[in-house]
Amino acid sequence: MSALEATELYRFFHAGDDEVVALRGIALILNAGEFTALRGPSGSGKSTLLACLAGIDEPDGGVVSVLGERMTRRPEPERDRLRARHFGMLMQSGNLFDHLTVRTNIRLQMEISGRGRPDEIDDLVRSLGLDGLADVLPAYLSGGEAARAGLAVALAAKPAILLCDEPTAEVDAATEQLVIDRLIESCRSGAAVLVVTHSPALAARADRIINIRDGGIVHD
Ligand SMILES: Nc1ncnc2c1ncn2[C@@H]1O[C@H](COP(=O)(O)OP(=O)(O)OP(=O)(O)O)[C@@H](O)[C@H]1O
Repeated sequence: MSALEATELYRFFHAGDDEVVALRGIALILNAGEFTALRGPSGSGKSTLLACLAGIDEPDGGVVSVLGERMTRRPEPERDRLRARHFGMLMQSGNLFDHLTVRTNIRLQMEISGRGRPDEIDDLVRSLGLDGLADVLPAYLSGGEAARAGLAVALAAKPAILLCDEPTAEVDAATEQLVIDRLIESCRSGAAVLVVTHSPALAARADRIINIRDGGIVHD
């Protein structure tokens, strides 16, 4: 079953007279239960694609539909509501509120989405190798720990669609396997998972690998 469908996505950015075509006609279907790795060189459009799929950014052309509902070209509050209901997101930054502990960040996500229970937080945090860090503020976390805490927030509401930008950057090999196992567990529970990654270990365990270059898919 398709969880997300994108048709012919285009996104242009302008800097003075220069135009950057960040996405040039990307069509994509993400299926429930499928673990997809998204690869591409720096500047190829990976983060822009994630932002457009999640309705954080609006594509200049094309349509994104989420579980049969159109996300594109709807007022921002409606897109926010769709995202809160269906998506878990790990972006490159800005995943945690700095003035809230990891536990409170996770609990807030549960409250916003109306799913997940506070008594699940300790297990979730442990499953990502963050034992003993539930009650600290983000400032006390290393880069890799902060990314995993952000992933805990993304996973908290058991989203139908999970989009992650480099979830295993800055971690050792053992922790990387822990994160990959947790992503696969989410897939096996029915989530459609799309992960931007440069990690061969992660790509090796994906059901599907999509390569993009210059804003277009070169291999799927
Ligand atoms: N807000 C913006 N304004 C202008 N140009 C932008 C903006 N966001 C992205 N771009 C440009 O769009 C292109 C795609 O950028 P994007 O960040 O999506 O690539 P990426 O593959 O995620 O790169 P990286 O791996 O380095 O994060 C790049 O040329 C980038 O400079």
